Amino acid sequence: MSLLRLHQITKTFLTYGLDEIVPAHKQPWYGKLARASLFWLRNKHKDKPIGTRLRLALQTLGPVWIKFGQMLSTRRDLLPLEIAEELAFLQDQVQPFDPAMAQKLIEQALEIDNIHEYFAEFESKPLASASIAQVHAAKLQHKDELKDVVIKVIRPDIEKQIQADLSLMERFARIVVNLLSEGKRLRPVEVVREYKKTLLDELDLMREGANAIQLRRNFEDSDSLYIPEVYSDYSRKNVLVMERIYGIPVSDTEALLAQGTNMKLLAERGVEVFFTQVFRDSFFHADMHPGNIFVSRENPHNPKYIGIDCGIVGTLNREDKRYLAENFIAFFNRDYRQVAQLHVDSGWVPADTCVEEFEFAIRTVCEPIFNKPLAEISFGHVLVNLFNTARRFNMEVQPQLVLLQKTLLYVEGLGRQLYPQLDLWKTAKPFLEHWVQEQVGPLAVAKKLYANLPFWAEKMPELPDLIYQNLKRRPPSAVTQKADTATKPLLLGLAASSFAIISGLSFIFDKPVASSLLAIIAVLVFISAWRKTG
Ligand SMILES: Nc1ncnc2c1ncn2[C@@H]1O[C@H](COP(=O)(O)OP(=O)(O)OP(=O)(O)O)[C@@H](O)[C@H]1O
Repeated sequence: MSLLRLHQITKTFLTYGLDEIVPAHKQPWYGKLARASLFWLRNKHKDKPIGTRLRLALQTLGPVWIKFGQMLSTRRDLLPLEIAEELAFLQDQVQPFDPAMAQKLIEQALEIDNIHEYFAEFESKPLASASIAQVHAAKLQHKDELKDVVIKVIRPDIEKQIQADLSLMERFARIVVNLLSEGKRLRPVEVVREYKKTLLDELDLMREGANAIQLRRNFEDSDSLYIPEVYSDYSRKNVLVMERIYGIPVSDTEALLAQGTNMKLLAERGVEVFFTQVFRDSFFHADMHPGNIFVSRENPHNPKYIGIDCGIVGTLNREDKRYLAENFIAFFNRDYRQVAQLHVDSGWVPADTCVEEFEFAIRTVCEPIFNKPLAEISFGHVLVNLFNTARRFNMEVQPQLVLLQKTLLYVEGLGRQLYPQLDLWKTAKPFLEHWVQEQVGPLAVAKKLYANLPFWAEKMPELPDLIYQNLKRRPPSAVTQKADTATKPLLLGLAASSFAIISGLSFIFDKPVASSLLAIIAVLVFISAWRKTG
């Protein structure tokens, strides 16, 4: 750990008076003593509100802290609203690094002597320069074609700096746990760990490339989203080469209007794309800030998004999706009892939770939201409120759900900026209802059974043997014999029915061999069950 960096950070925190976040009467004696011993580092910004001071301090400390502040700005469940809003203004304006260095890094990564071995042209002036990477335009000679591409290069030595700052940040987080009475609820160590993981993932461009390839495949035939092609052969951990896109930045409303974009459709498609990613693919782009979203210049009446920067993605399992869909539906039906019951039934909150109390708590935070017209309700805020309430009842909210809630806030913000009358609920409801229907309907049962077919196909040859062995086993005692006489035929009957159903399904799904085998087994087991009853 660099002592110099520790000094810089402490100095910045104290000269912006961030120690005042903890009221004096809540500070332990050793905290006060430590502060007093650094008496020459005075708060030089007394006139500014605490949110502004926090923003300025993070800005002074550089990219790792700026990105951390940006992440915190979306955690309205953790921070007071005024601080979260102030942090949303954080901008990472960083100087570009030397293009000659960028070129050298690319050559080293691709193990070539000269960049022109692969790239017919390389623009030295960067297209963009962010805290972690720099982007250059180029022309790639690929399969006898000249392709317009961009090359993203990770800044030199950034990993070391990031690791050093992150380890200091972790130390500060541990201090906050002990120092603040609120320390435990805010879970700073977990928040920093989650941030660390996200940031370190962003340093691996192979991951970003793989995510982009997956998203592109998921939306291959879509009218709503386009993901540029990644050229994996020319990409490495610190270099990513992808198709250059020429869309309109989604924040440029003027340009979108000027080309006659159907703004209503565009806004609705944002919501549609998001819910498709979540409920159909369980794989969503989780860094949907406006800088990463463009709109195609083609077909403005049938507008298509272009998404870049797939460094952060979220995935959800079936339980997470069920949690979301059923809670949203119950919430929008104002059925708080159902919301509470769902949490208990699924084990998200402990089984001994008082459902009435939980329902009451949910009603208290959620009912005021319905003072607005349905069209103005924010899904993201509904989730924030739900998570906050559930946490009070000992539910551990999973990081992937928090990531989703943050993305939802972005998606809503974007949709309403494009088309203020956007009715989110109307757009999203069919997705949620359709998904829930699919999970419980007969087709869902058929699909699950179908998914288990390979397992049964593997075990089937052993089954007659197993049944035979089991029936033949040890001479039963008088008591068990009585029980066996009653239960064995029943169990065998059940097993036979299952085989018959799976056999039918195999036939429907065009697996005639498996179907015939299963049918034979079903008949054999039925005969065995029938003989037992005799
Ligand atoms: N495929 C592309 N075609 C055209 N321009 C691109 C492309 N990819 C990136 N850019 C430009 O480079 C900028 C930065 O790219 P990207 O967001 O991937 O980098 P980043 O380092 O992750 O930035 P940030 O941290 O701000 O998200 C984009 O805002 C865009 O202007």
